[in-house]
Amino acid sequence: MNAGYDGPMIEVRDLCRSFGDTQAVDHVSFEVPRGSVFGYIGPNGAGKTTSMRILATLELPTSGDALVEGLSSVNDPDRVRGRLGFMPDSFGTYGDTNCIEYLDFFARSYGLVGRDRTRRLRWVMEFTGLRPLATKPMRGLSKGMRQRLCLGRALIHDPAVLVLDEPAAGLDPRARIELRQIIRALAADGKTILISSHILTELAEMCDRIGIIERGKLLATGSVDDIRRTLQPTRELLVRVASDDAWALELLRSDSRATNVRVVDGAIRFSIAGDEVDQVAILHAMCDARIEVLEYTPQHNSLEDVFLQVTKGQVQ
Ligand SMILES: Nc1ncnc2c1ncn2[C@@H]1O[C@H](COP(=O)(O)OP(=O)(O)OP(=O)(O)O)[C@@H](O)[C@H]1O
Repeated sequence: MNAGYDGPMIEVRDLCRSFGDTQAVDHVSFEVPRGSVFGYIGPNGAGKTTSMRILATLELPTSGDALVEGLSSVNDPDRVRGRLGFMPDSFGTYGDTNCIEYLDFFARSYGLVGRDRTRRLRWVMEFTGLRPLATKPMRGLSKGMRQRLCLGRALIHDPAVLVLDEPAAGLDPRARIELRQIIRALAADGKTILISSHILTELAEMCDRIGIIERGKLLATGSVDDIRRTLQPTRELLVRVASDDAWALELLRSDSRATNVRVVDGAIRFSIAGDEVDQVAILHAMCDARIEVLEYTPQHNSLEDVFLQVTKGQVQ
């Protein structure tokens, strides 16, 4: 712990990195508070890996900085490494090495000795569910188990911050759910987590906030709901009534709060610019008029729609 530090655990400050003419990371800034999960979402080539590698001290920025617990990954890389665990999107396997040997190697590299090392190894094997596979050679591991081993490696020195580059890629649905549970358990334990994916739906449920990046630029940050609200300033509502909907249609069309009143697939749809108070007031008005309302539901953009609205599908 960085004594007395109470700022964000991850701070990316006006970060830029170019490779020749390619601006891989273009003035990106965001913060991640302690104990929270930030999802970094973007298509191929968006700049996720490059920014994560800079945070993990494996790459230098062209300008700007990336800080872990207030320490600069550019000026203070050794102290940053002690506080950060990095899970790359691909990692080398050492065919005959077994899981416990692999983790023990990294534990020693981080300077863990004696009982501390044994205790830590035991905890990581238990937490990642790798204990039954302790002596299995790495070449025999399934994709899901390899991902767990790689996460175990990132956790071995008990870092406060985890940077996970596409950990869910290639996992089956069960392994994805288990990964989500692992990530939430780590956050509940106070770890701060930056996790990337191409797919918003994959991360939405496990992240407190997300950032959408494309062509090196951060296009939107906030909770999924915040971003959805920004993109969809009017509310869309769906109404189903038990009897003839002519009366409901007439009532809604005469209500100045409701616009774009129409029938779609047998249900009435309309928009309101106001908030929940207007939404409730319109429902009251229908009930007062003795309209038998069977269903009254706000319609949200799907997460795919949100992602498509923010990004433009450009690659570099
Ligand atoms: N070492 C490098 N040399 C040249 N160009 C690079 C290098 N590393 C990354 N790039 C380029 O920088 C851009 C961003 O790449 P990056 O790997 O950070 O994106 P990403 O969002 O992680 O993509 P993916 O999801 O495909 O892994 C791409 O155009 C990539 O080709």
